[in-house]
Amino acid sequence: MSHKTKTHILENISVPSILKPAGPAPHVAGSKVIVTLGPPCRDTSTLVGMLNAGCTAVRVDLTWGPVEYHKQSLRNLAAACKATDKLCAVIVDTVGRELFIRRPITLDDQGWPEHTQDLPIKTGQELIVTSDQNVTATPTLLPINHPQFASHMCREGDQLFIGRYLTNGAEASSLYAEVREVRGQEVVCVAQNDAMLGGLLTVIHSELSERGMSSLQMDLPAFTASDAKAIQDIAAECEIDYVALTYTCDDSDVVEMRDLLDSAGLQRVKILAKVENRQALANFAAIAAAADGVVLSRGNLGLDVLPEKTAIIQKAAITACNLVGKPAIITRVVDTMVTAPRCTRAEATDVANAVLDGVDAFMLGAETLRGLYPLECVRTVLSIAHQAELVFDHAHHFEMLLQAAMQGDGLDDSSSHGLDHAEARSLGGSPPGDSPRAGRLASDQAAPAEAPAAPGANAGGRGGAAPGGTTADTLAGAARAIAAGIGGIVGVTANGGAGGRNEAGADGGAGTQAPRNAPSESSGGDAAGAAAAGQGSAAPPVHPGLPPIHPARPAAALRRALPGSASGSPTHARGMPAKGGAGHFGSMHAVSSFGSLPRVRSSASLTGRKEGPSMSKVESIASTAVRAADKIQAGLIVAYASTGRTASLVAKYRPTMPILTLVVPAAPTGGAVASRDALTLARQCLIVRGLIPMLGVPLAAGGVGTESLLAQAVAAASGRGLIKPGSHVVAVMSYRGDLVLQVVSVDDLGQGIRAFDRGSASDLSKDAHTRAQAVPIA
Ligand SMILES: Nc1ncnc2c1ncn2[C@@H]1O[C@H](COP(=O)(O)OP(=O)(O)O)[C@@H](O)[C@H]1O
Ligand SMILES: C=C(OP(=O)(O)O)C(=O)O
Repeated sequence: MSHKTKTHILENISVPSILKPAGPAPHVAGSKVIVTLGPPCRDTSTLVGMLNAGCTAVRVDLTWGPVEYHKQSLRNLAAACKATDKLCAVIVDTVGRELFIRRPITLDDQGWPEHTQDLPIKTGQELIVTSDQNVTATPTLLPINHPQFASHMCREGDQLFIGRYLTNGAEASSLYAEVREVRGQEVVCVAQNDAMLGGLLTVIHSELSERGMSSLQMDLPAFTASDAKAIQDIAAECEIDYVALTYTCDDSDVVEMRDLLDSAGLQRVKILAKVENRQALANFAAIAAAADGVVLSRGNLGLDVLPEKTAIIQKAAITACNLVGKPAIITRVVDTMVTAPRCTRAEATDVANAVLDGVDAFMLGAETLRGLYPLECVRTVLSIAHQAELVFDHAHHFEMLLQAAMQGDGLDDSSSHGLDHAEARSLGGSPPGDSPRAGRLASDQAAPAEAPAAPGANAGGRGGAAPGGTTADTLAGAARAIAAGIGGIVGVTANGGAGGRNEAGADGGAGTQAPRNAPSESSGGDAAGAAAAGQGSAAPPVHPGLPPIHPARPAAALRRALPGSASGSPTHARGMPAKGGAGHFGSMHAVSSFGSLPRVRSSASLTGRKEGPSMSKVESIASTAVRAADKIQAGLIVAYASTGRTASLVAKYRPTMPILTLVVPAAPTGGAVASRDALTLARQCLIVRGLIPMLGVPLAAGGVGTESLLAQAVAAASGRGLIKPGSHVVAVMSYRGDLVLQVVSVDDLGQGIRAFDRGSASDLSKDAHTRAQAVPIA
């Protein structure tokens, strides 16, 4: 069967009706805005302004700035949250596989690193990018942070992009250069345009011309030792809710980060995979299944794919995330507002279109990291998003996703393995071809010391037998759609109809657990120390966020690159998932994240025939809640939460009304740990479209609740203007161990609830097994 792929916009909009003045934007219920903290916005009073304007999450980016600077930003944020009585999610973004030019820096009085010197470049001039870590940058000699850049990555004919970090690619500060020759440590390039290179210079070896799919950059460790240390340093003092994993290439990267977080006692921290090149698109299904959400890094991605493909990729990727109910975030929405108080028409349209595509959140980068109008950016994006939400075709979205979930999108096995060469080419240029250099790197690097992986550690993550694969299969279809440059849903179902394996997912928890392995690089030293160590005593000071990339790679990356290894020949390394091997999507995270509820099956499956419609029970209840809320025109859905999975699945169906996510710690006795976990989950909701968190705090020992938790929550929501007296509420909660829906109405005073349907609806929540008190936040 096939799904419609039309834009999610109501059909009956009349042009004049658009002129009606818009009401105020609801600041927290709809699409979310995440800001990157930097000098223009990290002081407490600006943060207060941004929280009041509706920003619900911040990112600190380890790519730039010392850890202490970021900690101070987060301390300021904590003060701003306290002052506004709001919650704000915190995302820490890794350096990972980024390539940089190493240049001298100075620190301003706040400790923020700056480059004082700009480098003028003229079209046609020769310049050298060198792997030598001990030279000082000049306009003709640019030292790169990767010691093997010349020896292993570059060759004649390659294209390099050198531009300011978070550049939009069209600025005067961006340089395209063609590689003419590689001489020892030196890559000799010719400038293709005039540029004034300034700020932190990132290098993108985008290889639009060739081999982009097998870039050895992606065989570097998924995160650096400095990343690992910085995350732990920050977490020791500040709350971290998400780690954003730069240049995620496949699901094993997510597993490696998961292992690090778990072993550091940060089990509750979730992972956002940053999708920033074609390899990530090739592995999109597995990545989105393994991660807790996806950031489509449109700046970097835009340098690695053809411009004519970008909109299509965005639609397919967002749809793929929507299908599995995981947050989709996009970057680079109002670049112009770095220097102007208004966005362009194109940017305004882009934001609105992303909402219509189904995005959850917008991540502001340069706009707030160094922009002049951080507050205006937040307001602008939220206002545009709000207008688009008003015309979003919820019913179409609902039906489309319900159909997909019901079908289980039975994909044939061949669809589960990402792109083939032809598909990858269609995104970025000419054939990736085999990569002889992959073999070279592997043999060169077999010797260096590497942290021994625990037995089976990575094999478990990549190949652990998942008992089926609804999540991954669905995503795989969308990944194919990305490859084919069509809407995700079409891709999913075009391959469907064949049934496929519909059983797993919700039966999860049974996936093979990969043993926890140590962080890939065990030695520490902070970023500054690592940078200094890399350049020797004579070297100029380099900013602390730029450690040299360690040449040794973890065993997993090495194995991937070894010819004939189980996880892929050099051609497959990173970029090309091998055909065959049904366990490819068997990441434990993919499976367990679907919970352990039994699935609702069609009679066809029960009679042993090939699987027919099939949906997990939790998803069945979540979608029913949305349908019921729509039917009775409820003003609010309440989703009780301990892991947030149910609430995410409700959000997946994009109801018109907000979803009050009532976080009730699973531990019946409560306590500090349970409360802290509850707060973390509450903040984590703040990147998901439609979710508004509220805390269900367990009553102190001996305390007796006189009102049901639901009544308290509804009263609090009413007090905050989220719902009006007399309107209806659909709640998803547990009742005697089962997941149920309850429909109630707000009482006439807005101070509690009454039965929705006289006589039949009892207040189930009175029998709740947890006694708690609803505490509104934000
Ligand atoms: N009727 C209720 N009254 C009080 N607490 C409830 C009620 N229903 C569910 N809860 C609590 O809310 C939380 C919901 O968790 P769960 O249903 O597992 O959602 P999730 O999908 O977030 O894991 C649990 O801590 C549960 O004990
Ligand atoms: C690299 C990033 O994004 P983009 O690729 O959109 O610049 C980022 O925001 O960290």
